[in-house]
Amino acid sequence: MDRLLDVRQLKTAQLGPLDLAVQPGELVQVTGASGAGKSLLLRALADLDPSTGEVMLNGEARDAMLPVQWRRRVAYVPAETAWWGERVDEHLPADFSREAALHLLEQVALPEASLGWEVERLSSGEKQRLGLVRALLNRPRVLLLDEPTANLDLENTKRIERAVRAYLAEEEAAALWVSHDTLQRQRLGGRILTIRDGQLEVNAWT
Ligand SMILES: Nc1ncnc2c1ncn2[C@@H]1O[C@H](COP(=O)(O)OP(=O)(O)OP(=O)(O)O)[C@@H](O)[C@H]1O
Repeated sequence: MDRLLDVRQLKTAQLGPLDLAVQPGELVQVTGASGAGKSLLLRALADLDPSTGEVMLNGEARDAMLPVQWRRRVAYVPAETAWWGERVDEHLPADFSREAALHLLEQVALPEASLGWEVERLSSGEKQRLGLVRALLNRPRVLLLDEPTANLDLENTKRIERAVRAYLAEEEAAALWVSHDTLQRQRLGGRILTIRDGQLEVNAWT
């Protein structure tokens, strides 16, 4: 069985140790009560918080890569994306393909002109949709999505679900997706990880 992401004995002060394997193209849901450790798991996988254990991407060890290289491949997308420059396009990867950007913008129902919008004017839902576009333009192998539709209406939520599914299929990438929404969980289906008190309690197919 192919493993895109292979995690053994991942441990931080509040999390684990836990083991996990994710296949290419797979969308794995992450659930658990508030404070269970879902964000901590995604942050540890993205190497945003220090952790011990072995994390491999396509057989390459995290420890053999610079954190910046790892984070481009294993990308954490928080619900509240951070923006620092003035215009949206200042936040996109330097070598981004305009064609790819337009394709993604269309999928999340934003106009081409949004690339030139001032960050200050963005609504929380626009930030969330543009945050996903920004992340996908880096072509990550693993997407770590922390409530990626928390600020969105149902129509736009479904657009994001379709855009992520299309990306995973096209790129044979994988996603871990944190959601509190029961209906969304039914729509997404697949494997569900349940975190409780920093431990992996359930790792099962729906
Ligand atoms: N840097 C830190 N130091 C100590 N404790 C922390 C730190 N960051 C988070 N925690 C605690 O670890 C626990 C898990 O936090 P985490 O953000 O992963 O929860 P979560 O499952 O994502 O919750 P929610 O669904 O509310 O977003 C919480 O009790 C939180 O207060």
